[in-house]
Amino acid sequence: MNNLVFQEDRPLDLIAVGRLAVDLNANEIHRPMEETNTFTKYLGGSPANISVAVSRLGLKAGFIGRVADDPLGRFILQYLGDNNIDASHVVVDKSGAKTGLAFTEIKSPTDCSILMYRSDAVDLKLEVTDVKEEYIKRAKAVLISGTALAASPSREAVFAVLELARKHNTVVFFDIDYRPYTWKSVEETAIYYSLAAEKCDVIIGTREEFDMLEMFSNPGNTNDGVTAKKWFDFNAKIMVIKHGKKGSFAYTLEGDQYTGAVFPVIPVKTFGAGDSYAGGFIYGLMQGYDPGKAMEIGAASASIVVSSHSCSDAMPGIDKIERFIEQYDGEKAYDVEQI
Ligand SMILES: Nc1ncnc2c1ncn2[C@@H]1O[C@H](COP(=O)(O)OP(=O)(O)O)[C@@H](O)[C@H]1O
Ligand SMILES: O=C(O)C[C@@H](O)[C@H](O)C(=O)COP(=O)(O)O
Repeated sequence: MNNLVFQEDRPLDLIAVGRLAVDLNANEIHRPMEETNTFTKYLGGSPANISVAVSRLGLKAGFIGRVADDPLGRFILQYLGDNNIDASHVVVDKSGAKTGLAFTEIKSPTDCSILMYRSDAVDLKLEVTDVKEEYIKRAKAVLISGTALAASPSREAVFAVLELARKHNTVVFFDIDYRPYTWKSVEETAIYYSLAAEKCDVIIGTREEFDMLEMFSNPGNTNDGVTAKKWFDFNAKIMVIKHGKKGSFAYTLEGDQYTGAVFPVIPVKTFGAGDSYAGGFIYGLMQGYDPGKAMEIGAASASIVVSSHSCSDAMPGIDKIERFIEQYDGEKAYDVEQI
């Protein structure tokens, strides 16, 4: 049981909003980018990855976003279709803007970095008029990702989603997804993130992300309970604060606290943990599980994804997650093909 109320008669479970992009993950791992010659192309973008995660778990997902009018845009649309994600509200942008690219460098299991190509990124061209009230009304929940707040017109489009979701009792999940290089300043980031967070039902972020978010309201605070209370005074019902490999903690409006399970592994790469965790956690809450059980699903999904080469394509179904939890045998490298 949890404290979220989903409108059960709606055909869509979750509409993700924002970035549809491409990840180019180094094939020759454990070396610097300078020595990497080939990359594999995957669907990328945090909300895109989360939409794949929930779809693989059996939820009906949709998307509000923009793709470029080029082969990468067509690749993204094809991938969404192949993964049973409704792309009827993904607009093909004609402005000449480009698909955002994330080149990933996998130097070692713990030393990974992302080189982003995001000038004139098409995802930030999302318009308020791309957000249709009828569509929001058809979903039990929406997921917004903070990066979409980085620039206009995408920023206003996100606020339109928030207004319509609140009007129609569509539950709002907010994954903070703070990517500093997308923003002009940390002050600007904190202000827009806070304005959005005030309208959300469930907020998921790392301790560092909440430190940024609260730079004006709670400067210097590092206490998760104090953070949770701040957003409960607005609209939050569940707050999740993640601490990387150390796990995560959930707080509810009613005063319950949950310590999330963590299944430490020796990863192939570090990225993808946040998106798979969010997908598994949202799925769990939408099954009606308590936050502790939902966090366990998210954590196991994260362990599988960091043990894989991709983010989106590696998102596991529930059977694989359950087998992983059952077979988990301590911190080591896992061959996810064998699970
Ligand atoms: N090396 C790891 N092994 C196992 N689980 C991990 C590992 N790194 C992260 N996770 C899981 O993924 C969750 C989210 O990771 P975190 O690093 O906090 O997110 P983000 O990618 O957004 O920074 C963690 O709470 C944990 O359950
Ligand atoms: O969000 C992006 O544009 C890049 C992602 O596709 C990338 O795979 C990534 O960074 C995943 O983020 P995480 O799950 O927070 O590690």
